[in-house]
Amino acid sequence: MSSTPEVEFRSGFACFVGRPNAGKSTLTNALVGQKIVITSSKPQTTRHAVRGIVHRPDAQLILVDTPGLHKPRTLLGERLNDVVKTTWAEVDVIAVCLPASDKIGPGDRFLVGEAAKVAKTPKVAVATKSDLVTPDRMVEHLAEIAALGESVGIEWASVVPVSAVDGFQVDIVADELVKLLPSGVPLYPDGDVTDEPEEILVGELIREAALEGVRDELPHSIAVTIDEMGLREGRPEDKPLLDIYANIYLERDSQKGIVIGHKGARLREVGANARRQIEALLGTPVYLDLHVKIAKNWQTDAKHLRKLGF
Ligand SMILES: Nc1nc2c(ncn2[C@@H]2O[C@H](COP(=O)(O)OP(=O)(O)OP(=O)(O)O)[C@@H](O)[C@H]2O)c(=O)[nH]1
Repeated sequence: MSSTPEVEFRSGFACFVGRPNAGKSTLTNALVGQKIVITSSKPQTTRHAVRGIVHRPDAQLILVDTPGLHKPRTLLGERLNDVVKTTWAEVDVIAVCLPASDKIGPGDRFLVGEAAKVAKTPKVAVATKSDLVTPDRMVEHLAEIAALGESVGIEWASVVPVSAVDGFQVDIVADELVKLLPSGVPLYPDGDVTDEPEEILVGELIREAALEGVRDELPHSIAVTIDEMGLREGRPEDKPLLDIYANIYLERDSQKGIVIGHKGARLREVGANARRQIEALLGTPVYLDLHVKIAKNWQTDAKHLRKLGF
């Protein structure tokens, strides 16, 4: 018999966990090869469990991007933590992201301790942002990761240094995760990169644009809703235009000025940036209508949270 042995196809779910800013969203995008999750230098940017889908000849790897787990201080914080825990219990492998550029701290220890409680799920440690450190620092970081695992009773299935920014070892991360998936058939059609509805992605791109350049507590106060989204009627087929009506919600009147800017200059810039990103994502020219509204203290108000989709 000279036939080559069939490679077993694997499919399943993995999630990245890590403290805010650990590089989870950037790594998700790098693995999927397309921007599907917004990233920013503000901690706690990610609020939805977005799935990215990695298609390979031997596997389909579905990535679930979760918010950073942290000690909750608001109702929003509690909801976010619930999302994280539910996700952990459902996936085939948990990948813990620990940025090499930072010392392992109490935040990481808390998180890894929580992950250890999901005992049955295999865990991979990913040493993110390798481009920011020297090889010596990376060696030290890897030793810290090993010690961290031991201290909470996690046996890492593997430990992989990666840089999502320059692409270093991104495919190795995929290999290590794929190894831990069950054998199975593809779960999504070829070519799909996410199952997140377009409206959610569009809302996230607007939120990302609005986050650009704002500081302090304001980032956490920004939420975006899409009121209406649809192709404008009566346009020639080769010149479609997608109308999008969206609201940016803030918690306080005093925040309005920051987001809108002098004579609306900043809001126009936010709109222009978001529109460019949306057009790149959807491949259609976009008319974007943006309004800024106040939902008083929405992070701690159950009714507002529901309305804003949490
Ligand atoms: N130099 C470098 N920077 C990175 C890398 N990965 C992520 N970053 C930066 O780190 C910041 C946070 O990255 P994110 O991917 O948004 O982090 P996250 O873990 O998803 O953050 P949350 O959404 O807050 O949980 C951004 O400014 C990224 O550009 C990397 O490999 N190298």
